[in-house]
Amino acid sequence: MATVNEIRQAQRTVGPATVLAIGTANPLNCFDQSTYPDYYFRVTNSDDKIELKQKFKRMCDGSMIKKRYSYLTEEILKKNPNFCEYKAPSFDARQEIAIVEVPKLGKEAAEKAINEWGQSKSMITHLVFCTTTGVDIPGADYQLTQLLGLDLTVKRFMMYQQGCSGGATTLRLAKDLAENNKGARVLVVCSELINFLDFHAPSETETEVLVGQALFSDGASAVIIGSDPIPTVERPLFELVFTTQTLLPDSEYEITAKLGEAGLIAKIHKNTPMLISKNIERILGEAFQPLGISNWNSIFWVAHPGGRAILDQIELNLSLTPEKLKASRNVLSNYGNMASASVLFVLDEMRKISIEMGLGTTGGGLDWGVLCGFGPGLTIEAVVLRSIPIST
Ligand SMILES: CC(=O)CC(=O)SCCNC(=O)CCNC(=O)[C@H](O)C(C)(C)COP(=O)(O)OP(=O)(O)OC[C@H]1O[C@@H](n2cnc3c(N)ncnc32)[C@H](O)[C@@H]1OP(=O)(O)O
Repeated sequence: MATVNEIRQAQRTVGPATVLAIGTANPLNCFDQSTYPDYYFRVTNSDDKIELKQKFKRMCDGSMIKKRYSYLTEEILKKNPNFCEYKAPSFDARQEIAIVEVPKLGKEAAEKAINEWGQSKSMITHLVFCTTTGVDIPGADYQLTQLLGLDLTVKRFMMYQQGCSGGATTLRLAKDLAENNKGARVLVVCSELINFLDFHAPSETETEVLVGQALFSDGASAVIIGSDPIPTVERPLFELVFTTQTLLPDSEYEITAKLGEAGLIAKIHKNTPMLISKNIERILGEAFQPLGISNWNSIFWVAHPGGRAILDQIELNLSLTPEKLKASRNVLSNYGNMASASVLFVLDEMRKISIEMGLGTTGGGLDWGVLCGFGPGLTIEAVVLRSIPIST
């Protein structure tokens, strides 16, 4: 008879969790950021708010975003005039769309990840689904299981309302699942229609609401996580070595997103970039201490592209060279802020840049890196990554 200790040992893997594949997806509707203020004020019948429009234009101009994606089209807005008011009742109509479209967009990203992985989806043992876009019972995890035709014994975890740090939280959970369940293959899906759910007319009194209108975008990302990859069959992209989550004190009102009759009302306060950048060095110091790393230019960076000011402040406070946040800035520029889905887009961008530039490892030629999530709380998530050599 096996001892409890032997059973425990048999459940654990030898190596760390690895990222085995990445997939991303966006709705078809794409907005040019330079013309968005004209579009946004026109469709919300707010062209008379001339000063507010100028302020919004300054936000969009300063965002360093070129384009963003949205499920919303003018046709949908015409059918749902309350979406174009500020705080008009619209929850039911938004919810009806979100419960169908969030899993659907997640499926698109998941299928791309599964294709890259190249294995049968019957090998998926766990599903982690993350969204800030709506709630439902049974949840988006259930819907995706049905849409993908996953095995009915797949072990599901539904993470609602985590905000932008959720992408990193899913990796923390998936690492524990993969390393403590030998043979586990975890499908992680972050699907966000945050531009859609948080779309409202501009408010002259609550200008923090404008930040989300200028930055948020719709998108989904998916990864497959597993330990001890099957040699020559599975091709890992990154190892997940260590994870940490920290709440910043006295910051609960910095990022809020209230879900109610009017949909999601996200408010982002001006101190957010300063608070994140002020605290990040301490968190990184603790995470990298066992590796003896304290030079933040010696690692590769996969940071949530929450907004240009967040990336600028981190770069400034840690004296990072400009290329360090290139992957984050590329994603911000080409997609905007897709909440929890964003950081996995950055991970994808990191390995793509590395391959395109022939940099030797998936981490831009470096061995060690960090993936950071920033979200309500304020919450900072950090995942210590190890890159994989790129074979030529
Ligand atoms: C949802 C989640 O869970 C997690 C998230 O990722 S939340 C998103 C986190 N993102 C942020 O915190 C955004 C950080 N901010 C930025 O990137 C930039 O400030 C920005 C793109 C919004 C604007 O760009 P900028 O070049 O810095 O312009 P800046 O001059 O500071 O701001 C333009 C105007 O917007 C106003 N503004 C900027 N941030 C504001 C805020 N949070 N609330 C209200 N107004 C704001 C400024 O006061 C300014 O107004 P005036 O021109 O009338 O004085």
